[in-house]
Amino acid sequence: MADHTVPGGASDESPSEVPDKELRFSRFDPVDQRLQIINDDKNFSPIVSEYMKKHWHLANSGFNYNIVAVFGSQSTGKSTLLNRLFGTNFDVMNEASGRQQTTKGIWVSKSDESNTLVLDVEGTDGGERFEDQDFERKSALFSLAISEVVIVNMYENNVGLYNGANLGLLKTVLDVNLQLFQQAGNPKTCLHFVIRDFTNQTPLERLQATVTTYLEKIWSTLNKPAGKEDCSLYDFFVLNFSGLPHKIFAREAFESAVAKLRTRFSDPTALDYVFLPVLHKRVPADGFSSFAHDIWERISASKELDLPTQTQLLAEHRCEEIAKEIFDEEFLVESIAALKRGVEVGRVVEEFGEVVNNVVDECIMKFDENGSRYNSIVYKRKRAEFYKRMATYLLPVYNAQLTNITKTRIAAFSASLSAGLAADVDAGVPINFAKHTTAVRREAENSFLAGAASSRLSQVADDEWSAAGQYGQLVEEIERISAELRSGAVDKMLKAVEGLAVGNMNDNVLGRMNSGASVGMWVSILESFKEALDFEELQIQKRGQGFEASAEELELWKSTLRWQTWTSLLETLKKETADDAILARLKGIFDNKFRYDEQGIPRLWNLDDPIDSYFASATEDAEKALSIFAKLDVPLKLIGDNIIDDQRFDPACVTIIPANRLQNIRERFKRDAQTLFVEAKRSMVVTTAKIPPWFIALTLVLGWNEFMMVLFNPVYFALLAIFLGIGYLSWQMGMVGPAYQVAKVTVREVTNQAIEKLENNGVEVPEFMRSSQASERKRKSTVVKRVESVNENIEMTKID
Ligand SMILES: Nc1nc2c(ncn2[C@@H]2O[C@H](COP(=O)(O)OP(=O)(O)OP(=O)(O)O)[C@@H](O)[C@H]2O)c(=O)[nH]1
Repeated sequence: MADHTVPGGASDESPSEVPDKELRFSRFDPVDQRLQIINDDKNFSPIVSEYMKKHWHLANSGFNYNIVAVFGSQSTGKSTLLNRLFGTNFDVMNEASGRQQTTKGIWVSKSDESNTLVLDVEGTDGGERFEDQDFERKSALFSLAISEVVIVNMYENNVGLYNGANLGLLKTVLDVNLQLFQQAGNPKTCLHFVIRDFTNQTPLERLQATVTTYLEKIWSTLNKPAGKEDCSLYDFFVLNFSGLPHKIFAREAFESAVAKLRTRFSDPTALDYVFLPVLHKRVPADGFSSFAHDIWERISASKELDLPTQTQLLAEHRCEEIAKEIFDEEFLVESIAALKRGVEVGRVVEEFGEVVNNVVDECIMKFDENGSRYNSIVYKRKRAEFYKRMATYLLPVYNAQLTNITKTRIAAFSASLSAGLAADVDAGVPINFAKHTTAVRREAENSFLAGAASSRLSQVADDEWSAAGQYGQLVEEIERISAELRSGAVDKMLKAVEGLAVGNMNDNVLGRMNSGASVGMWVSILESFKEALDFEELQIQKRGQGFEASAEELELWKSTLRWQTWTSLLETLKKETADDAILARLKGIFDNKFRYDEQGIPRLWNLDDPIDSYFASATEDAEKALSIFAKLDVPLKLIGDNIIDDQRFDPACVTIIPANRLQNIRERFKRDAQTLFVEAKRSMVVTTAKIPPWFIALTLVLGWNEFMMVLFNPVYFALLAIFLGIGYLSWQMGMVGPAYQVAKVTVREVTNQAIEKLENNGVEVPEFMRSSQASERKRKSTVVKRVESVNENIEMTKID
C-alpha cells in the first residue's frame, strides 16, 4: 500500500492542478482511495472535493451517500473493523512492531460496496494533557457534526468498568453534541456501540442496558444550554449495539458477526439497516467538502458551531458556487455570443425572447438540480438572485435588441408616413396628415411594444428590464419626424394653394391690363386679388383639418399666403409694366386709334385724311393709359386692412412706375409714335403717285408701231441687215461673246438710267424690270432716305 506524503513520493496520479504547498497539508493515497482529511497538524485537506469527484465519484450523488465515523481508544482495532466492514484500506497496527498509535488525524475512504464515506478518527488515549483532550473533543465534535453514524469501539471487558478512558470518551461525545445547537426535529446521530471481543457470557442486552444507563447518567449531569434543559438524550441520539467476538480466538464467529454487521451498513433493504433517513445530515454530496471544511474551521478556531446556521452558510456558499459554474459553462457563453453577434450588426433578432428564455430556463434547471438540495429558504433566495444575475448579464444584449427595434420602427414610421403623404399628393386629394400620422404612429408604437415584450425574459421584473427609455426615444423621434414631415407637407399645401390662387389672379390681371387702361382697371384687378385671398382662406380652412391645425396656425398660414399673394400681385404688375412691356402696351393703344379705323381695319391714308388729328388723339389715349398704369390709384382701403396693416406694407408700393422711368417711357413712346406718323404721311404720297395701267398699255402699243415702221422703211431695213451681217461675222469669228458682253453692259446702263429717271419722277417700276445693280442702288437709296427720315424725326423731337 502506498502512503504518499508530500513532499517525497507524490503519486503520478496526484492532481496536477493542486499546488504542492496545498498537497503538503495532507497525506493521500489515490490507489487506495483514502485521504487524510485532517492532517497530523490538524489542518483540513484542500483536495477533498477533488477526491469526491475523481476518486470517490460521489460529487453528483446528491443525498445518496452516507457518512460513518469510528471513535474509540487508541489501538483497539478501529481501523481493522472499518477495513472489514467497508473494504477500506486504512493503516492497521503492525503487530510485529508492537502496539503503537497508527492513525493520526482523521482519514477518509469510501466503502467498496456503497456510497458510504468512512472516517477513521485518531484514537483517544484518555490522557489528561490539554492538547490530547483538545483534539479528542474537536474530532468528536467534527465526527458528530458530519456523520450519520458514529461507531463507538469498546471492549466488552471495559463495559461497566467506567474507567477513565471510557468515561472521558462518552462524556466527550454527549457533551460536544450539545454544542451543535441542534433543534428538535433536526437529524439525530446514531451511536453504534460495537462491543469487541464479545464473549456472550454477558448477553448483549445486558451490556446494552449497562451502557445506556451509564449514558443517561452522564447526560443528566451535563450542563444543557438555555432552552435545552429538558431535552432528552434520545432527542439527539439513536443507540445501536453490536457484539463482535475475538478476532483471533473466535475467528469464525468474528467473521460471521462482521459479515452480519457489514450487511447492516451496506444493505438498505436490511431490517436493521443503520443509515436511517432521520440520520442524514442533508448535506448534498457536492457540498460535503465545503461543509466539512467550514465545520472544521469553526471547531479549530473554537468558535460556536451552530449546525443549522452552518447548513445555511453551506447553502449560501454552494448556491454561489453552482451559479458561478453555470455562468462559466460553454453553452451559456456561446448562446449569448450568438445573440450578441445578431444584435451587434443592427439586426432585430426575431427569436431573441425564445433564445434568452430557453437559455435562462436551462440555467435555472441546472441550478435547481444541485441547489434545491440545500436549505430551502436559502436556495429559493439564491435562485431568485441567480435569475436576477442572469437578467443583469443579458441586459446589455436586450438593450441592444431594443435599440435595433427602435431604429427599425423609426425607419418604418418615416417611410410609411412619407408614402401615405405621397399617395395623397398622387391622388390629387388634400393631404390628410393627421390620419396618416395617427395610423403609422400607432403601428410603430405597438410594434415596438410587441417586439420589446416578445424579447423579454418571462419572469424578469419590469424595472430590471425596462423598455421605457427606448420607448421614450421612439416617441421623441416619431414626434421629430412627424413635425419635419408635417412642416414639409404644410409647405407643399401652402404652395399648391398659393399656386392656384396666384395663377388665377395673374390671368385676370393680365386680361384686365391687356384690355386697356381705365379708371376701373385697378378696382377690377384688386377684385381679382380679393378673389384669390378668399380662395386661399377657404382652402386653408378645408385643408387645415387634415393637419389638425390650431386656430392660431390657420391664421398664420392665411396671413402668410395673404402677404405672398400681395407681393405676387406687385411682382406681376412690375413685370407687366416693365419698359418694353409697357411700350408695347402703349403702342397697342396708339395703333388702335391711329392705324386702325373703328372697325379695326387698317387705314389707307388719303391726302384729305385728318392725319394730324388722329395722331394727336391716339397719342393722348396712350398718355392717359400710361398715367393709369403708373400708379395703383385707388383708396388704400380697397387693398384690404390685412395688407395695409401689415408691418411690411409700404404705401409707396402703389407707385407702379416711378417718375424717372415714367419720363423715359414717355419719350421712347413719342419717338415710336412719331416714326409711325411719318410713315403714315409717306404712305399717303406713294398712294397718290402710283403709275396708271393705261400708261403701260400705251407704251406697248406705241412700241409695236415703230417695229412695223422698221420693217417697211428701206433705210431702217438696210441698217437692220447690216446689224445682222455684223452679228453673223462676229459669230463666225468668235466675237459673239465679247460683243454680247459689251451690248449687255450698254443695255443695262441705259435701262438703269431710264428706271432711275422714272423713279425720280415718282413712277413705281415693277421688280422684274430691274437689274441686280438697280435693286442694290434702290436699297441704298432707301437706307439713305431712312437715315434722312430719322434725322428729320430727331429734329422734330428737339423742336417738340
Ligand atoms: N483483541 C483484539 N485485538 C484486535 C481486534 N482487532 C484488531 N485487533 C488488534 O488490535 C491492534 C490494533 O489494531 P488497529 O486496527 O490498528 O487499531 P486502531 O484502533 O485502529 O489503532 P490506532 O489507529 O492506532 O488507534 C492490532 O494488533 C490488531 O490485530 C479484535 O477484535 N480483538
